[in-house]
Amino acid sequence: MSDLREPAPYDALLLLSFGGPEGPDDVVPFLANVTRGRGIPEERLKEVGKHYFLFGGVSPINGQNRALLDALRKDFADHGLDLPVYWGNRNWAPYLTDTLREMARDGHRRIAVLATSAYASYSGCRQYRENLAESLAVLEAEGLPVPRVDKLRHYFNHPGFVEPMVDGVLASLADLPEDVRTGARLVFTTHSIPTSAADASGPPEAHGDGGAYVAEHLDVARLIVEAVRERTGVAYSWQLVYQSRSGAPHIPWLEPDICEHLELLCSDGVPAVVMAPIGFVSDHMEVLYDLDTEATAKAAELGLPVRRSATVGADPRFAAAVRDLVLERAATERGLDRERCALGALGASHDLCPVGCCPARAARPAAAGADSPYA
Ligand SMILES: CC1=C(CCC(=O)O)c2cc3nc(cc4[nH]c(cc5[nH]c(cc1n2)c(C)c5CCC(=O)O)c(CCC(=O)O)c4C)C(CCC(=O)O)=C3C
Ligand SMILES: [Fe+2]
Repeated sequence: MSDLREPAPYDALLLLSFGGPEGPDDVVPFLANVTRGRGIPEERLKEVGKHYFLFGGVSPINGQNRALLDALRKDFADHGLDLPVYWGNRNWAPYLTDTLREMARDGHRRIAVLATSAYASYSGCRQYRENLAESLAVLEAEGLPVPRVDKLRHYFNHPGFVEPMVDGVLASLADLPEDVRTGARLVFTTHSIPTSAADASGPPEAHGDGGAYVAEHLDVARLIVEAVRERTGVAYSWQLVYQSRSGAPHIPWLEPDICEHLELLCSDGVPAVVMAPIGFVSDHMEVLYDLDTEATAKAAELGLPVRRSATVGADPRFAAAVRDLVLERAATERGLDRERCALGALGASHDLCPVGCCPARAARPAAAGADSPYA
């Protein structure tokens, strides 16, 4: 009898994240890691470095991942799920390769991977799969056993991801002065990416303009707006806008930018705005700088009341969602039929990225997909 609470075949969970600097001396080497081989203009790097120096050279992301690790371990222990949890990053210590080496040495052979990005896109999905392939190649070259890694599906529409954000938007609305509250605009934000990357995101030919990346964000925005309507009785007007654009100015990226959009809303007479950063799993530097610093200053200049709603972070409902995703995938791998929790119009995302999903500009090996060179 196969128990749906069993993690088998998985023997460990890996939290896979971006990484960030932990002090002023880390900032430049961190940015060099992030932009290795990608031709980000030096001007942009200097500017991004300044954002980190404003906060003492410390990105909030590592602390948030430590809090998420604690929340996951607590949730697993409270629910009798015996599955060790490890953490590795793309761009800073603890580095992914070091973590996978440690996991292999600890005897783990079948690893479930949770990336701290909820949506499809090259940066949020395939690039993590490329990082996994690079690290597995190092283990192979060192003569270590190469574990099998399975990346858990995109969780943008999992209730444990959406519901904490609904609460966040409700709290921000409640925090606005009463006279502007019901007229407020809900402005959902996510990381801008090149329009070419957005259009190609997700399985080939599955979506129109903007690809899976935009479609998934729109689905989450609609879910939040609908939940807010149920709870407040107000059908708020809303938009999806973008932030944190980089890259050369002549290359089109997703628009409008949040700051330009605030100007437009102000000139349209919108009395207040809630900015909801649904593209981010926790309060990354993009949230602290681009929204809480830059966009908030822009709103103050315009005399427009704004609030920024909470990201999911280490919310216990998100930790429970991760447990659900692990057990769902474990059951699937054991050949069992199991409910796949998902809200909205798009349904649960695929387990295994098909060939050509979220393509890179230059093809590189990627693990945990149909085109993986590893089992
Ligand atoms: C879609 C997306 C996510 C969300 C999905 C996910 O979470 O993975 C994300 C997350 C993050 N991006 C981050 C930081 C940076 N991203 C950069 C550059 C870029 N991001 C891009 C996209 C995304 N990025 C793109 C298309 C570029 C340009 C090309 C490239 O370089 O790929 C650069 C270089 C300088 C610059 O151009 O701004 C930095 C420093 C941090 C850490 C923040 C912290 O420290 O708290 C996090 C969580
Ligand atoms: Fe980024």
